[in-house]
Amino acid sequence: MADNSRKAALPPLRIALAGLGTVGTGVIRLLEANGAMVAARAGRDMRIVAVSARERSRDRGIDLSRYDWHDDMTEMPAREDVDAVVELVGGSDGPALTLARRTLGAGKSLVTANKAMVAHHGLDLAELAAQNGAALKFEAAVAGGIPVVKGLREGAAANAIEQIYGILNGTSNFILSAMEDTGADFDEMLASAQERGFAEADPTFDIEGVDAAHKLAILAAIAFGCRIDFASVETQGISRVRAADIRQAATLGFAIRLIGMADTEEQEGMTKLLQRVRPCLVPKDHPLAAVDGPTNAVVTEGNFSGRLLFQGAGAGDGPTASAVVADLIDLARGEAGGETSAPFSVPVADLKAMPPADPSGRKGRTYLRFTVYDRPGVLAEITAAMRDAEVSIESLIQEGRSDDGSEVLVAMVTHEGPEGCVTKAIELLADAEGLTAPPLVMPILQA
Ligand SMILES: NC(=O)C1=CN([C@@H]2O[C@H](COP(=O)(O)OP(=O)(O)OC[C@H]3O[C@@H](n4cnc5c(N)ncnc54)[C@H](O)[C@@H]3O)[C@@H](O)[C@H]2O)C=CC1
Ligand SMILES: N[C@@H](CC=O)C(=O)O
Ligand code: NA
Repeated sequence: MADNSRKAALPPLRIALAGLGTVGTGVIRLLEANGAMVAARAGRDMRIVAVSARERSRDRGIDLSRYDWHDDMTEMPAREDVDAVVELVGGSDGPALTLARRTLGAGKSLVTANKAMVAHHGLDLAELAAQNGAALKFEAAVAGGIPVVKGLREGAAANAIEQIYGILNGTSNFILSAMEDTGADFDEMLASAQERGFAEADPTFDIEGVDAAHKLAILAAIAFGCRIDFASVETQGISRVRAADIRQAATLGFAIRLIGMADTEEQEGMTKLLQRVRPCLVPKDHPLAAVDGPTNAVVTEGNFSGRLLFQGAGAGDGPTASAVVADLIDLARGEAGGETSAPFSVPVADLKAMPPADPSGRKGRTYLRFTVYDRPGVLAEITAAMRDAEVSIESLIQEGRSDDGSEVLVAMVTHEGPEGCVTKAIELLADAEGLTAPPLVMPILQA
């Protein structure tokens, strides 16, 4: 006879929350606003029992009196009344890593938004989680509120992923799109991104491409089943992009976006991985050109799904909290999806080591910008290097003198050709006397 009796209600999921900044306070606010709905979907209540941050007395606009306070966050995993720990502190090492290790070591699950920590220590943490039957979850670490970890790990799980690329840093995108729309100054927009809570504690991580590289290395592991290899991500940020580049790109029909890209290639009888973060010229009719503000977008090509585009808020308190709580809901639902064994799609022991691929034979068009002294022969010096490296120039624009008259800007777009030739041309120009600074090289994204 069927048992129609109602299942006994599950006990609440008891949570310790470390970090009460932009994201941590966002999580508390979300649970206050949507708690009943979240509990209904999770099948049990979510109960924060303990919190920790640097300053207890800071006014965060939320009531912390109902939670136990810990000055030392790393004590919290040992509490008997804690089932899961949420780490929203940041930093690849230090107290966040100690907290993560203690949590998983105690057989308790960890939810984190910390891409730096996952990019550097994700494999060790995943091993620790597997050994102790705990789950490691990091949806918020990649592209904030966009469910791209779930999208790849669950939604696209039946596909071989051929390529993954996109806009992975909200701060850089916010700066580039504001410079494009309003001609705003770089430093002013960086300060605005910091005020709005998008930027990392060290904003050089955002503008030099490091934050996007952290996220790309994590995505590549999930997409290609490879071991995380952050050290091999070729990384170039947006700090050298000038208003003049944005202007020239627009004249040529492009927007400039910081793009993270990963794919695999068979080279020398093995599968190699190419991972790059670079500012790119994106054709105005490509979906990524229209992505502005702190929005992120990730494109994947699956062999059966075809192109998938994930787009949404990549940073900010609400969107990031949404991803953190989605992970908590998975935990509360009882790991039905085998969460404990495979945070990167396959068990960590089965992730393959993929050496970095050599990109020199890849073909594409490139934007090159030179700043040069305004004197005879400089242009000839540049074009001679292009000729000697067999780089064919499609168009060349020279802008008037800078305000102080010290330099002239020369921008060019190459015809399609092997990347190695452009690299060679830049090497040939390394000691060129006519250049005031090293050239800025930005690939043109193919549609
Ligand atoms: N802000 C955003 O839009 C997003 C942030 N993240 C990640 O979420 C994490 C938290 O970021 P935010 O909330 O923006 O940072 P935040 O700087 O606003 O907050 C950090 C919190 O951790 C505490 N904390 C930092 N170092 C500590 C230490 N040594 N000991 C004790 N407490 C310490 C601070 O007191 C603060 O409460 C980071 O890993 C960040 O990369 C991920 C996605 C988006
Ligand atoms: N600093 C990051 C925050 C989210 O990951 C960004 O700007 O994207
Ligand atoms: Na996400």
